[in-house]
Amino acid sequence: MSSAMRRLVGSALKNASSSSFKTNVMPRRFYSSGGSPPPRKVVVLGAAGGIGQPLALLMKLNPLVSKLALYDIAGTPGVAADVGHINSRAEVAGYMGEEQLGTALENANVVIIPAGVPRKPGMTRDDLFNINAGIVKSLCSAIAKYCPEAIVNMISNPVNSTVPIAAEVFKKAGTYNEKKLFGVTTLDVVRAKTFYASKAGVPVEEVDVPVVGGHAGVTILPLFSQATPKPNSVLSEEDIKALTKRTQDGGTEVVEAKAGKGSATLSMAYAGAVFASSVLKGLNGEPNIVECSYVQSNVTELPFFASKVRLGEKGVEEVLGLGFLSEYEKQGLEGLKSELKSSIEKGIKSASEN
Ligand SMILES: NC(=O)C1=CN([C@@H]2O[C@H](COP(=O)(O)OP(=O)(O)OC[C@H]3O[C@@H](n4cnc5c(N)ncnc54)[C@H](O)[C@@H]3O)[C@@H](O)[C@H]2O)C=CC1
Ligand SMILES: O=C([O-])CC(=O)C(=O)O
Repeated sequence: MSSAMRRLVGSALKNASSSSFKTNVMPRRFYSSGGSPPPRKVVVLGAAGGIGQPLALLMKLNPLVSKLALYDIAGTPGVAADVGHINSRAEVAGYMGEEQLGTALENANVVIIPAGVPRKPGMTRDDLFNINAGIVKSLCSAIAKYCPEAIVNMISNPVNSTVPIAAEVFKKAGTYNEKKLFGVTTLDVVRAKTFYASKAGVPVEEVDVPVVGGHAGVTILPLFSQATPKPNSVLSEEDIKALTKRTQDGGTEVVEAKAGKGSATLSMAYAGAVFASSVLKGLNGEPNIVECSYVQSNVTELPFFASKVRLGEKGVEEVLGLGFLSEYEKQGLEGLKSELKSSIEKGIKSASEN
């Protein structure tokens, strides 16, 4: 890849993060170690999958990554050899099968988990629970053993339950740190920005829209009343309802369009790379890095909730509040709580059963 192409992708990632898109990447003088960002190892679990492969590509292009470990139950040597030929900073290694999982995870700073089965048309994310809960449990047990200090970005669905499952596994292992566990909801933000920009007639690269709640159906609550820049002419209530519905159904729109061949992979890889990049910036001490994420939270009475989060050197620096909500959004918030609560409880119960 030419350096021009790398610059293009790098600047797309830089410009795209949800709330921090206006924050420039730190100049090299920011880093005390002679101008280079510190070494950071990123691990992708499920790296040979539909999300894993393009995510591996995007992480290989990220100059904040010095080591990239690609793990899957099969197929990772090929992905690692392929991605590893790109002339960017990260050293790439592929790991395959359970016996190599420990080595893949050792010394990790950030572990990204897109391992598990995707939806087919007619399924809900919760229909993936049984199989993906088992996968997430075993991977999180290995994280607790081999890299208990790492930050974990959970992509595997149903995120509303897999994050509480991960928390329980870490609690049992005595390694739980609520500042280091994130459910990746960035794709909801990416979609909300895209749909809003098109309806409001504003430049998409300037748009900021928080999305709160969770990551399934009505639990996805975009706060268009807080969207910036403001539209040229005020959006009607019907417009806001349609934008909200499209954001909530964004995953299903892709599942149906793929007609049995899986769910969002490319946009998810992009969203996962944007979020991981922000986590790395936070770890490196860059100020004012804010992303929406599903984390342990006191914002509502629910123990896990997605909202804006300030990222820092220890992971979550501050879980930010909801800010102003329109009447419609207040109703949406009340309406999502029972489903989110039961998804959280289902995750906790399942983790405590084994
Ligand atoms: N959080 C979000 O916004 C989104 C989440 N997803 C979820 O991401 C997950 C992955 O989706 P795709 O990549 O499309 O699926 P995929 O089937 O293409 O890839 C999944 C990969 O996980 C691997 N895998 C299975 N068990 C594993 C284990 N024990 N250890 C390591 N790897 C394992 C498989 O071998 C496969 O390569 C699904 O659960 C999907 O619902 C998808 C889109 C958006
Ligand atoms: O809809 C799905 O199953 C995958 C997903 O989470 C998304 O695309 O938001």
